[in-house]
Amino acid sequence: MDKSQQDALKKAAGIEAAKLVTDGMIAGLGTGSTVRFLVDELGRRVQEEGLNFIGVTTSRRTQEQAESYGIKIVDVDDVDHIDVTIDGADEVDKDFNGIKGGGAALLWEKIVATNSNKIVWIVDESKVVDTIGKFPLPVEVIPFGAGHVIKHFEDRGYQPVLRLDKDGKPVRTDENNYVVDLHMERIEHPQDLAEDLINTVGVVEHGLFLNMVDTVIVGDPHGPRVMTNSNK
Ligand SMILES: O=C(CO)[C@H](O)[C@H](O)COP(=O)(O)O
Repeated sequence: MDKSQQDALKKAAGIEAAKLVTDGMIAGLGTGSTVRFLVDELGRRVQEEGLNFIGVTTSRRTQEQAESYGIKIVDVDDVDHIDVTIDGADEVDKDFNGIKGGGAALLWEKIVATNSNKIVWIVDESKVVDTIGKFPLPVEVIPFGAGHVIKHFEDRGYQPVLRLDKDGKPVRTDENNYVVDLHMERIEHPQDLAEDLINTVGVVEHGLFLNMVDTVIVGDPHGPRVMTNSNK
């Protein structure tokens, strides 16, 4: 699949998911190129149809895009609930275990998701996999002592790589932390890995989102397809 075909699938999933946001809702807005299509569609509805909702964003990038359309954005601590959060994902398997954080927004994404009544992911079909792990697993790490955390991951065989920007400097998250990507290829026991990671001193959060999502809208050449998680 080339990039334009993939973008068409992402856009179709984003437009389909935008239908879930209705007047009066508080909606969590994720981060990434698929979510950009979602926010474009929500912005169009705000401007052309008078859609009236409040957004809680998972990154400064999404906040800027949403506000450029006049969408009202509030802080996650200024709402007592979030009706639905719509986000992208890097991989998802049939048990609804996923990897997120390709866009370095995993920490805010997990906080917003945890406080949402319903979680929806929008992906193109290439993200639906048998076993997660081919996509490098992002881990958000405090800069102080990050070298020791990376060494610890190496000792455990996790094949860590500190994420760098185009100038060769460590990528910083919206919380000013580093991202370490674990090149594990296959994650057979995601729950065990999640526990190991979160118990590592210096790790703030990891990109394993295990059985959190309720619905996945998959951009498919035959039209958006919905996967519903009945085990949540
Ligand atoms: O987790 C994320 C950002 O931290 C994104 O949702 C994920 O990387 C998918 O991005 P894209 O829609 O660009 O493929």
